[in-house]
Amino acid sequence: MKIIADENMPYVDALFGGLGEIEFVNGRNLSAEQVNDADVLLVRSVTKVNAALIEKAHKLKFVGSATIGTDHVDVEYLAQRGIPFTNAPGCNATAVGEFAFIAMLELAQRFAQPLSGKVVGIVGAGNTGTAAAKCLEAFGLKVLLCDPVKAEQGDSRDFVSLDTLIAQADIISLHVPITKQGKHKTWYLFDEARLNQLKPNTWLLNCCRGEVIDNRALIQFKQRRDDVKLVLDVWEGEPNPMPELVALAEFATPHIAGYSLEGKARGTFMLYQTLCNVLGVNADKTLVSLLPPFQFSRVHLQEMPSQSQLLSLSRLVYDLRDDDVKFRGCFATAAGFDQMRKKHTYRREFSAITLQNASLQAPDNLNLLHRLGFNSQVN
Ligand SMILES: NC(=O)c1ccc[n+]([C@@H]2O[C@H](COP(=O)([O-])OP(=O)(O)OC[C@H]3O[C@@H](n4cnc5c(N)ncnc54)[C@H](O)[C@@H]3O)[C@@H](O)[C@H]2O)c1
Ligand SMILES: O=C(O)[C@H](O)[C@H](O)COP(=O)(O)O
Repeated sequence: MKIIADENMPYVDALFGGLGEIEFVNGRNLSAEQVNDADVLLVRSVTKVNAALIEKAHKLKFVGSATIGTDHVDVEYLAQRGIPFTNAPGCNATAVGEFAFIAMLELAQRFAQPLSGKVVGIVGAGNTGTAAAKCLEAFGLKVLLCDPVKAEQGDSRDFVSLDTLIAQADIISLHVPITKQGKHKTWYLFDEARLNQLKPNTWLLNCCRGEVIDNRALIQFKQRRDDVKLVLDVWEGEPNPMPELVALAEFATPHIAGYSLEGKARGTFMLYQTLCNVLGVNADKTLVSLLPPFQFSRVHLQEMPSQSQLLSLSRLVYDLRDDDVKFRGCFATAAGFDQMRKKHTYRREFSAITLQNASLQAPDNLNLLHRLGFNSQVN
């Protein structure tokens, strides 16, 4: 069995090695010729999986994308061909949620502001939006959720309209899929008119898809409104972000908000489980056996961390400043954008750290750190 896999997908050898012969490819430039004799195709978000790519892949019996987004896959075409497809919903939710929370801690530090007391609006209350909300609520912030789709589906959480969210939120974090049609379409959801509604001093974070914000309108808006601060992980026209916009962002990264080691491993593992199911073979590997030990796996806390101490703790798993600096040095070419993604030093999730100290015994303290995602051990 021939398995074609994106070279940026970790643990493929460990998980799929026993199932067939693996060929690693550059997912962005993958050609139809390369997949013609494939039985299995494992992709990430940079590969367009459509008729043009797989029309002649007559043996193809499974396509998997180790991502939550499926905008790069023609799922209808796969269904017509009867080729089983899976993505990996939720695999990187914790990574994105923690990325957004850490970015807010970084902004608070940079502008010497307390995060406490701020109201955060989450647009899109699915996997990543809910994970971000979990961290923010654990930290004690008021969170407003806007998700008309979930509201219509009867989700029991409280939702507000986008207008209310923009009017009330000090920080807005975007977590929607990119959709071009329908009454809840998200393409340019934040257009010029919507951007002009932002309250003074709003922080706007985009960790979902670049085209959810009209990037040209954002440049013009930001040139007039320096009070608004931007954290941008995704860009219109990737892998070629608009240089003027990069310059206007406080933190800029190349679509790596979901790149925790745990998140990437989970994504590959979910594809492995589904393929085993499709093939009718036993999935005998475990996710936990894949992850290496973390160098800061145990941290002793003398006291409950303050906001800036929490940021220092967070920087043990992920220092956003490093990625921001690297990105500004390499984003100017498509190759630079992709190379940084390819060579990204995986960060860990909060759960890789076990916090130890008797002073954390107070249930509220333990609860807060636990709900943020850290492990805790009372000694
Ligand atoms: N930067 C990254 O590394 C990264 C990582 C993971 C996901 N993503 C992107 O983020 C998106 C969201 O990921 P997720 O795991 O949370 O997906 P999800 O499907 O679990 O959640 C998306 C939510 O958005 C809601 N939604 C749809 N249209 C909306 C609208 N107009 N207004 C408000 N809410 C709306 C949906 O109802 C859903 O609840 C993905 O589709 C992907 O494009 C990016
Ligand atoms: O949709 C997703 O899951 C994310 O955008 C994903 O993390 C993007 O990463 P890529 O697949 O391009 O490596």
